[in-house]
Amino acid sequence: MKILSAPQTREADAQTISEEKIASEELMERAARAFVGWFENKFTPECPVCIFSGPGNNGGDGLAVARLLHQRLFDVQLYLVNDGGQTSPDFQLNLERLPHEVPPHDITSKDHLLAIPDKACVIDALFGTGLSRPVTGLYADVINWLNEYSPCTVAIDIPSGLYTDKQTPAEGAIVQAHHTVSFELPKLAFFLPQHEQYVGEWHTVPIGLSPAYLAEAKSNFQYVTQKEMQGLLKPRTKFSHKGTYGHALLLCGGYGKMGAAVLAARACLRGGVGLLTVQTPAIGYDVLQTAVPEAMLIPDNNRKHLSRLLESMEKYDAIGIGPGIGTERLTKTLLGQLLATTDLPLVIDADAINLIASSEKLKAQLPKGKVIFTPHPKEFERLVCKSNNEYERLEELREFCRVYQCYMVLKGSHSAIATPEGDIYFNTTGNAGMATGGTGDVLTGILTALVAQGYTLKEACLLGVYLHGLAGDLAKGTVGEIALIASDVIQHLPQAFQQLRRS
Ligand SMILES: NC(=O)C1=CN([C@@H]2O[C@H](COP(=O)(O)OP(=O)(O)OC[C@H]3O[C@@H](n4cnc5c(N)ncnc54)[C@H](OP(=O)(O)O)[C@@H]3O)[C@@H](O)[C@H]2O)[C@H](O)CC1
Ligand SMILES: [K+]
Repeated sequence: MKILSAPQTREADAQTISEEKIASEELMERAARAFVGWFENKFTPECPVCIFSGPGNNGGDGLAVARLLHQRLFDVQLYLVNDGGQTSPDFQLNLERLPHEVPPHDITSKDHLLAIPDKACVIDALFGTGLSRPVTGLYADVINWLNEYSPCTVAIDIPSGLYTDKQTPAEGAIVQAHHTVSFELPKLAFFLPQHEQYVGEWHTVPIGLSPAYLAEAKSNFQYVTQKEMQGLLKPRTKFSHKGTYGHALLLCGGYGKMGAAVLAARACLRGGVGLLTVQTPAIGYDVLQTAVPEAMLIPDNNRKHLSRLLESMEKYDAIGIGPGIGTERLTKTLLGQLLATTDLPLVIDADAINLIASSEKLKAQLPKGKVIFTPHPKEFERLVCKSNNEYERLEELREFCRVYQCYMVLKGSHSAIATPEGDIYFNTTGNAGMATGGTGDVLTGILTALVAQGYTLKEACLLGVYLHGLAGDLAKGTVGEIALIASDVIQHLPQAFQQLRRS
């Protein structure tokens, strides 16, 4: 699904209003109803509600929500924050529609702020996508006060003070919401880790924005949905055999890091590959043969490090390289030879990324259109560059993939998948329990398996990252977040495939 910019959101509103021949206030009413639907599922009328409305249409939403929640028997206190600026027409209209039992309290100075009840929920309707400058002055006072005293804050559409799609200047105050309920689509800002403290958990509620607009809008940013991923999953055919599902080669493992090879290999097999061969340093022979009997093993001449490229790679369909391999000179030479000679698709992870990061020569040898990189943020910094903020990092990510014509999975809570065409897709599965050693090796195994099975590199990235996160979510259901380990993710991969097939 596309992620729209702030101007595009306004265009989508306008097109919806004109196509449906409705008044803008009607769209606001729809938005308020959708918000209240979500709110009622989460909170009961025993919970006092304090709504803080700003001067624009986000504030107007707040007024409509105040009326609707009052009708549903919530005890609503409404505060209108205004430093003397103009209010929008739909704000005015909803102000007039307020029942007299919900009298608005004006806040024109921070001295007007009243204590918030202990068990209350604060609804933040100060600013939405119309934010045009950093929040300072009275509005900042209110936001800072809410951040200090609100027991629970739910932001309408976006936390007030946060820009939708660009860096918010440091001087601007931003609401720290526990939940953000966004209309129709999530905002780009929600996918960036730097905004976690503001956005909290985000949710979307449909408000019937123009399907034609959404279909035609151009956006380099998308987020991955279950339905889209389900469409990518290829069924198995009755007369297929193991040759149908590809032969993957994993180059991984090293002295003290054979676990990485085991995890990648197991995940590759669970990722559905027909055949798997693993090349590890000789020291890994017994480990791999015992821990992963389904895999074939080619021991390297070198005991501790990968050093020798296989003479023939013809029988393989995809190669995964990196987990546990270290950064020895011999291994770097092997990697250089591999990049220079192979025309197979490559999944490049961990120390293989570090080796390429350390050598312009290796970077120059990257085959075009054949590589998936899977860095975590530190590896990204080494391979690409340091960035001042996460918007800049997204731009660096796009540029690198464009220049090297490669794919990249930048791992994080919403992993970002970049394509050579300059598109970025955010994943929507996974949880904090997966921030543990070895989950990256598991991803390398899954991606290699999918590429070997004939998925395009883009499909493999999208589907693989989604399934990896889904398996992590299913694992969380059994073992919780804290105790979750990488093997749990592999163990839940079969269920993840099944759930996606069924859904
Ligand atoms: N489809 C939808 O998503 C729908 C969204 N709706 C809601 O509408 C808002 C967007 O409303 P808009 O009126 O465009 O903008 P805001 O409410 O965010 O704020 C605009 C007013 O605030 C002033 N402003 C902006 N920045 C600041 C600031 N830093 N300090 C003080 N004042 C500020 C701005 O003044 P200007 O001088 O810039 O003109 C405006 O007065 C969207 O987020 C949804 O919540 C609709 O309900 C319909 C469906
Ligand atoms: K808001």
